[in-house]
Amino acid sequence: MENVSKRYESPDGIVAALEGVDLSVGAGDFVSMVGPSGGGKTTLLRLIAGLETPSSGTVLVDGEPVTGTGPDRGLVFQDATLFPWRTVAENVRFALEVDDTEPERARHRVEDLLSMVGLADRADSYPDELSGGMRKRVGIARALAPDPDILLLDEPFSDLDVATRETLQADLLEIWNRLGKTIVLVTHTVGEAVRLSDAVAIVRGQPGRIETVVDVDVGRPRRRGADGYGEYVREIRTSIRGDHSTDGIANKLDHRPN
Ligand SMILES: Nc1ncnc2c1ncn2[C@@H]1O[C@H](COP(=O)(O)OP(=O)(O)OP(=O)(O)O)[C@@H](O)[C@H]1O
Repeated sequence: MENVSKRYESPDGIVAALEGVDLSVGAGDFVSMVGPSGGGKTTLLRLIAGLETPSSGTVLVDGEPVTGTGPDRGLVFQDATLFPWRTVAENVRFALEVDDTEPERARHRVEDLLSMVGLADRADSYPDELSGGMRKRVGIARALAPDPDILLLDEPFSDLDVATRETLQADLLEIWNRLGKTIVLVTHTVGEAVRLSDAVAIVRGQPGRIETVVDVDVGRPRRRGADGYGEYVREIRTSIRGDHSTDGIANKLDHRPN
């Protein structure tokens, strides 16, 4: 993203959601965005997805300006809205129907995706027969169906219990390792960002800016007690609050200018 600003027109006037955002995400990287509510994280994701156009500045994917949505970018929203009248397999297949994939290939692809997210035996279930965590898995499988290079996730695990959330986090890492996708995740949970990402972007202010990008230098797999893990979580929380400590990791933060 090069010097991207976004203003929305609303009945109450113009809302400046983002201002002067520069962000670079390397191919295959896992980057999270954290920050206070209303700071513009979802807007950032929607701009990359091509669901919104910047008011100024440029969003580039693989060097090409984004002009709309595309199969190179898969999106998972918080409420992974599935079609209730379609089975699990049919929900995943939907993403391929748009693409006009040949039926036999589509069937195999759906089977592969469902086994990857651990739902091979639920292909014929309907969404309301699934748990919340299972529905999220279907949402992820559906987003992966067109084999996008980039997976964009907007608080995908926020309404799940801790155990399910941790399982899905581990599964997402597994998918990332296996498929080598670039992942951009919006989350309210700093621990989740530190557990999963190569880098954590702190988005805050009104209008929102990327204040800091913290490279997470903790070996994988990461556990809560791992060296440095807790320090990153604490320092990022402090940064989100806007309290710029000069202690600890704050000194090591990678201050990339806007
Ligand atoms: N379609 C829209 N029309 C008008 N204003 C909008 C629209 N979408 C977002 N905004 C405003 O833009 C700002 C940023 O919103 P955004 O949803 O991107 O923030 P966020 O960081 O994702 O928030 P949260 O963490 O609460 O999801 C907010 O002030 C919001 O009210």
